Formats: sequence, C-alpha cells, structure tokens
Amino acid sequence: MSKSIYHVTPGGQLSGRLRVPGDKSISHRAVILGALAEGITEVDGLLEGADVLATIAAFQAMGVAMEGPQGGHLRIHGVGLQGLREPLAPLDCGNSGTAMRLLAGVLAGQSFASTLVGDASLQRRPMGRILTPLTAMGAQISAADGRAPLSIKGARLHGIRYAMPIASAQVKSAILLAGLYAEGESCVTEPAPTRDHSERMLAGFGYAVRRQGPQACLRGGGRLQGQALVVPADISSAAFFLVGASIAPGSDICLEGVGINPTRTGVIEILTRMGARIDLGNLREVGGEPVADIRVRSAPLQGIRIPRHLVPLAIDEFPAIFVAAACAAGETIIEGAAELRVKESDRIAVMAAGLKTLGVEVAEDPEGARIRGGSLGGGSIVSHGDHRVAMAFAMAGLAASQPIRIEDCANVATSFPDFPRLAQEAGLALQVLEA
Ligand SMILES: O=C(O)C1=C[C@@H](OP(=O)(O)O)[C@@H](O)[C@H](O)C1
Ligand SMILES: C=C(OP(=O)(O)O)C(=O)O
Repeated sequence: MSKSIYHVTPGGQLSGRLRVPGDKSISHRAVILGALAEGITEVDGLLEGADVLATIAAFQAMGVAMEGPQGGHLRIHGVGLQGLREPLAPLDCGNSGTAMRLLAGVLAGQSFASTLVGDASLQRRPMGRILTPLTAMGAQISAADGRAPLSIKGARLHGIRYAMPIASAQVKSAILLAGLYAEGESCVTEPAPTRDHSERMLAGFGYAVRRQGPQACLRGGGRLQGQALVVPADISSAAFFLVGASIAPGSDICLEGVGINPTRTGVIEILTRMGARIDLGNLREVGGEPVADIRVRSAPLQGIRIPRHLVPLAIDEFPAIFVAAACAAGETIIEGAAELRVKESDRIAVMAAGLKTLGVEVAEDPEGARIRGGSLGGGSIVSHGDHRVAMAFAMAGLAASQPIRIEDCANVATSFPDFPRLAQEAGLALQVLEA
C-alpha cells in the first residue's frame, strides 16, 4: 500500500452540508448477520472502507455470494447459520479489530478449522479478551502470546454467563455471535454501557435477544431472517467535522443522517460540555438506529474533566477530542481511558507526541492525559498508520499557525476512504501527497 502524506495549510473554516460514510460498526454487523441469515439481505449506506471489505472477503471465502458493494449497496445471499464452508486460506482481517474479534466469535462455532490473520498493527492488539470467553464456551483457539494470528478449531459450544472485565462491544459481540451456535443460553454482562448495534441488529434479523440492564442474553439454535437495512452515517467519522467546525472560527456545517445511538454519542456530550455549539435536527429512525442531522457552528471551547462514564461512549473519538482539548481554554483531563492504548496505535502516546510537536503542553497518564489548551503551531506528525490520528491532526490544521504534515495516512481508507475529498469540499486546505 502506498504511504500517503497529508499536508494541511493552516486556517480556513468548514461550511456546507455533507454526508460522511456509513457506520463502520453497523456495516461489519450487517455483513456478518446477512451472511448467516436465511435468504437475501440488502444493505444500503454500507461503508466501503477497507475494514468492512475485509469482513466481506472473509465471508466470500467461506462460500457466501455477495453482489457489490457498489455505491453503498450490498446484496448478500445468506447461507444460514450452518451454511458456511471451510475457507481454503487464512482469513485476512487487515487493520480491523472488529473484523477479527467478531469473526472469531462466528468461527468458534463452526465444524471446520480456520485461521485469522491481520496487519502489523492488528498483530499487536490483545486477543486474550475474546480467547478467554470463547474457550470457556468450548472453542479451541491458539494464539501465541494472546495475539493474532488466531488458529480456531470450531467446536460444539455451550452457553456461558460472562461478566466482561472491560467495557468492549467487540468482546460482547463475539460472545453473542458464538452464542448463536451454543447449546443453551449465553449471557454477557458489561461493566459500563458499550455500543449495542449487535443486540439491535440481531433483533432486526428476528433473533430474540433478552436485554436486562447491563446484561444481554440469547439462546443458541435459532435462525436469522434476511433483511433490508440502511446503515446510518458514522458518528465516529462525523466527529472530525464536529471538532473541525468547533475550532475554526466562522464555521457552520451540517452533517446529514448521522447515527445518534445513545451508546455512541459521548462525543456530542463531551464537546457540548466544552462549550461547542451542536444542534440536532430532523430526528428519525433508520434501520433500527436513531439518526439526526447535526449542525455545528464554531464556538470558544473550555477545558473540562471528562466524566469517566462517557469514555466508552466516545472511545473512537478521542483522537479528535485531544485536538479539541488542545484548542480549548484551560486544562482537559482524560481518565479511565486505558483502552486507547490498545487501538490501531497507542492513541494516548501518539496523540500526546503529535500535540507536543505542535507546541501543546500534554502530560500522559497511564489511563489518560492532561492537555493544556493553547495555540497550535505546525510541524510533522507521525500517525503510526492510525486512521483516526491522521484525520484528527488534519483537522488541527484549521486552528494551526503553520502547516501540518502528517505521515502514513493510507489507513484512513479503513474507515473513511473519502475523507480528503469531503474535508476539502467543506473547506479544509488539505493536500494528499504520495510518498
Ligand atoms: O464493536 C465495535 O464495532 C467496535 C467497538 C470498539 O472497540 P472495543 O470493543 O475494543 O472497545 C471500537 O473501538 C471499535 O472501533 C468498534
Ligand atoms: C478501534 C477502531 O477499530 P477496530 O477496533 O475495528 O480496529 C477504530 O476504528 O477506531
């Protein structure tokens, strides 16, 4: 893959109406449940990012026919829960933690063996968190040092009651997907609310999920019925524009059809507490998920202590939130966010280093950071191949006094392939250079 570089000329403002691409979490789940359902599933608004394409390719390699994706449309010929075929080669999850952890849940219940591989970043990420519950359900999975590649020997699974030690929607989803194949009931309890797209979509495919407070349960042996579903725009992609418009004076932008599932709106709450001017309009429901048009106008931001309960509800938005904090008056304190260290990069270390390059005072903590807002200079940022780090620093250019150069941006295509074009159209002076 070529290593693209972003060059952002300082200044400018964001304006206009735009639609960011489909939600990545919901797109993965649509592909997975569509493949395992009986009959046809038609998906519209699908994210055609590399992460979701990896999930699509994995199911195609297991004999699921699909037409598309094209223009956000994918037609899936579901094979039913028992219809997958043994793949002839390892399944490549690329850069995607969601693909690997959710696929592991599905593969744990198959009658064949399989291997999941990923890129250098994914091979560093912890997989013990899914190995423990899936093994307890009866699967045999080997992984050196709890990391990919994962060799999975599918088995007859039995239900489990599992209290997750960390708040992770990927772990919860892996258990629920394995639970489709398990004898008896599988129940997962989460220590704090995490995104609930799996539970919602399973219900949409006609599968009974019992939800009681922090617990979600299902019984194996049911059936999924193919659906037509529409994927809302991804609030995690919208977040870069929420921050960019907030920090660039004179901005006024409307993001259309964004998913505002309450398990995902932490970024709106955090930015609003910082003083951002964010208005939700045209509230409606799309594909079992609440959706709104979001208008953002620039506003002076103040530093805050981010409440811990909002961390899992904004987990992927922290790179953008670091940039908002760097532009806010006073100090922003992030706590209880150790999970940021095991994403595509160590997002605490990488954001702290990048902000320091721009002249911002940042103190790293093991589970967070303290950021003293001030003026942003320019400089050369190392993104460590992390898509969200790259996009966050691109938006920082709106408030910087000097150009910002961001290395290694090709992975933006994992979640937001159209980011450079949409950002340019909205007013960001971004150039993409090929290394
Ligand atoms: O379930 C999902 O789709 C996701 C869950 C989150 O990960 P964790 O479950 O590791 O918190 C998030 O960071 C990731 O981008 C997508
Ligand atoms: C953490 C992320 O994704 P994943 O875990 O699927 O790699 C992300 O998109 O920010």
